[in-house]
Amino acid sequence: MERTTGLQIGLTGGIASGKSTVARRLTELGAVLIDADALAREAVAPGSDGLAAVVEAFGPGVLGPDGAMDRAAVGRLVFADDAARARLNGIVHPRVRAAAGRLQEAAVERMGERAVVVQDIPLLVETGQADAFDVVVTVQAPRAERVRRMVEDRGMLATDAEARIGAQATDEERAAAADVVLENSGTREELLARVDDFWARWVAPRVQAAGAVEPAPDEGA
Ligand SMILES: CC(C)(COP(=O)(O)OP(=O)(O)OC[C@H]1O[C@@H](n2cnc3c(N)ncnc32)[C@H](O)[C@@H]1O)[C@@H](O)C(=O)NCCC(=O)NCCS
Ligand SMILES: Nc1ncnc2c1ncn2[C@@H]1O[C@H](COP(=O)(O)OP(=O)(O)OP(=O)(O)O)[C@@H](O)[C@H]1O
Repeated sequence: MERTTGLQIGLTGGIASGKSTVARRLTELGAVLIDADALAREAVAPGSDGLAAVVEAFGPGVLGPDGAMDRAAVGRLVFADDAARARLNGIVHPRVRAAAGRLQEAAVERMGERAVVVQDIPLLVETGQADAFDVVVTVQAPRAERVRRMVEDRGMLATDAEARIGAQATDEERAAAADVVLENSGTREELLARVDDFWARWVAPRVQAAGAVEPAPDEGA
């Protein structure tokens, strides 16, 4: 029998484009969410071998007084230095992928062929993972608006916001690798309506088809 995988959706987009907003709506519609940013934090949690590897690579200066990774300090370091960023990615990304794989399998074990699993991965395209998904969705918002959100809502310096954007693929590169582009240049409500439309066109038919092939409870009795 062919291995059950459910429907695997890869969700990406540049920093502050609206990915989490899309992801939240998809969970309201019934998807299970795997959040790569959250897994990246777990990968370097206090006491983890990931954090030990970061300290070995960058020295104890990347630890805060509480023994946790000083994320602001590491951010300043890696977004100003491509080689340092590649080293950090080399430590964190394999751990994130392994954890995401385990969560994906657990969701499918729980829910079977009808599982709809969304992986929110900011660097999905940069890390060449598009082929691992049944559907790849990218969210796009104007660059100036994304910088404004990072500066006004998150207190970042404009230069730091630009550095993060510069460390990522362009909208064009993401769109080329994606099956679906969700435009987020209008209101939040407009974005949510686009998510609902995506679900109706791409997801609901697959979920219904998966349900239809399941044997009825009394079949074979
Ligand atoms: C550099 C770190 C310490 C900065 O932490 P901070 O709390 O300031 O940011 P946070 O983790 O919340 O990330 C916010 C956003 O920054 C962008 N970003 C983070 N890391 C990277 C990276 N290596 N390359 C490009 N963009 C990145 C993503 O859009 C992400 O959504 C942290 O982002 C990190 O450990 N990055 C390496 C792992 C990684 O690639 N994570 C992102 C996808 S798994
Ligand atoms: N259409 C919109 N209008 C106004 N605000 C929006 C819109 N879309 C998203 N936002 C806001 O912009 C910010 C970034 O959105 P969100 O957190 O969904 O993006 P993200 O791509 O997940 O960000 P990150 O890459 O940093 O995790 C949030 O504060 C969100 O509420």
